Formats: sequence, C-alpha cells, structure tokens
Amino acid sequence: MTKPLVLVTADVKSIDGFNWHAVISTYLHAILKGSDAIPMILPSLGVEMDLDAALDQVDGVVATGARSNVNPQLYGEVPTEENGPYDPDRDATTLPLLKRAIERGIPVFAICRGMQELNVALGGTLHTEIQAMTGRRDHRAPQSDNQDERFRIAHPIEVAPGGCLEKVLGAEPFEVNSLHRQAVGDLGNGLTIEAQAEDGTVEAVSVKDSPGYVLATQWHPEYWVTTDGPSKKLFAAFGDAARAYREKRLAL
Ligand SMILES: N[C@@H](CCC(=O)NCCCC(=O)O)C(=O)O
Repeated sequence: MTKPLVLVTADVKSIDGFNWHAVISTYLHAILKGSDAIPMILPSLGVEMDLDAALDQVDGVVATGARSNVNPQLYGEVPTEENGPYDPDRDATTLPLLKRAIERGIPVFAICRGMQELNVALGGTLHTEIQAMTGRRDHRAPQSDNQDERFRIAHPIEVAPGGCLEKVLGAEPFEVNSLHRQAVGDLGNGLTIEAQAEDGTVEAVSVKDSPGYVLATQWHPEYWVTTDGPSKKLFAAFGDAARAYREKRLAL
C-alpha cells in the first residue's frame, strides 16, 4: 500500500523582503520516520485556498508549533505588542483547516501552537503569558542557543484515565518538554482534556465522539521522536490512523 500523505501547516516568515511559508524540519522528519508518511507543506494562503480541495487529496493533518501566538481577537481578547508576534495568515488557514479535517474524519495531530489553534477553532480561549499567572510554573523554553537544551524534558504530566492518550501511551505519568507562553483557557466545544501538568496546565486534548483520530499535545513529541518512547508511540499511532484513513479513502 502507498504511504499516507499528511498536510503540515506552515508559518509565514519575512525573509529577504519576501513572505516565505516555512516549517521546521523536525516536524517533517517526525512524520517521515515516526509515522512512515509523506509530509506535504500546506502554504498559509488563508481564504485564497480551497481547503476541502486540499483535504480531498490527503490522509492526515499535522498542525505544528510556532513562536507566534494565535491572535487574541480570535477568542474575544485584545492583541498586545508584548503578546506577539502574531501570524494572521497561519491563523486564517489552520483554524478552518483543523475544523474541516475533524468534520471529515481526517486524522489530526496538533502540536503546541497547533493545540492552541484547535482549541480556539472549536470556540475555546487561551491564557496568555501563563508564566505570570499565580500558581503556574514557567512553561517557556530554557534560554539557550542550543535546541537540544531548549527542547529538553522539563516536567511531568498526568494522563487522564480512559481517554485517547491513555490508549496510545498507557496511564503512567511521564515527562515532557515545554516551550510555550500560552495555554488552553476555556475548553473548545467537544474537547476532552487528555493530560495535565501539576499546575493544572492542559497538556493534551482530544475531540469527544470525533469521526476520526484527533490528538493534540502542548509539548513537542516531534523533537525526540527517534529516542523518546512516548514521542515514538504518538507519531506511530498517528501514522496508523493516516494509513487506515488512506485505505478507506482510496477504496471509495
Ligand atoms: N507561541 C505559542 C505556542 C508555542 C509553540 O508552538 N512553541 C513551539 C516553538 C518553540 C520555540 O522554538 O520557541 C506559545 O508560546 O504558547
């Protein structure tokens, strides 16, 4: 059977006076090696693009992390200079993309910003600058130029009993990396909390009664996918879901 095709969301970056649509290669390698699938970068062209026409051709969607924040206007709050940077083109593409993929039963794996986009796309809100919130730890990346240090394991999380994450990883708590300033506030419609940090920060969600596989993590399983057990299992489970979807899609 041919390998599943997976759409990967892109950030819009200004380089040499042009807008580039970019993805960090760790996500692409994790899909290739961890999910045994073919990553296809989806440009963040927003309403210019017929998302259903793109989704007709693929077997999964990965919404990646990014340093930019989801614009607070999308969940009824006011954007501020210090809460930026923002990426409106990415917001305009990924939020409808995630909603549509879920409605169609296309497997979704959303990571960090991707989980926050999923929550906002389903009507939820975000806490901004959680490190300033009473009772919350600092979830930001360590200050370093070394990416292995920035993505180092940072804190434990508890897996919610009886959920999708437990099916993939089991019930035992485990440690994750942490590179975020924002977190799920009000939960989006139909979302279920799958894991939390000790300070209550939502670390993983799924979609209740979703027609397809949907899992979102606040941490970054892509970065250590070749060496970390839970990371490997998460990308393998997503790949299995994309293969199953492809079999159904090509049989039609
Ligand atoms: N900007 C959001 C989402 C964080 C995120 O996706 N981080 C991945 C990139 C990490 C990095 O290289 O710094 C937030 O801050 O919550």
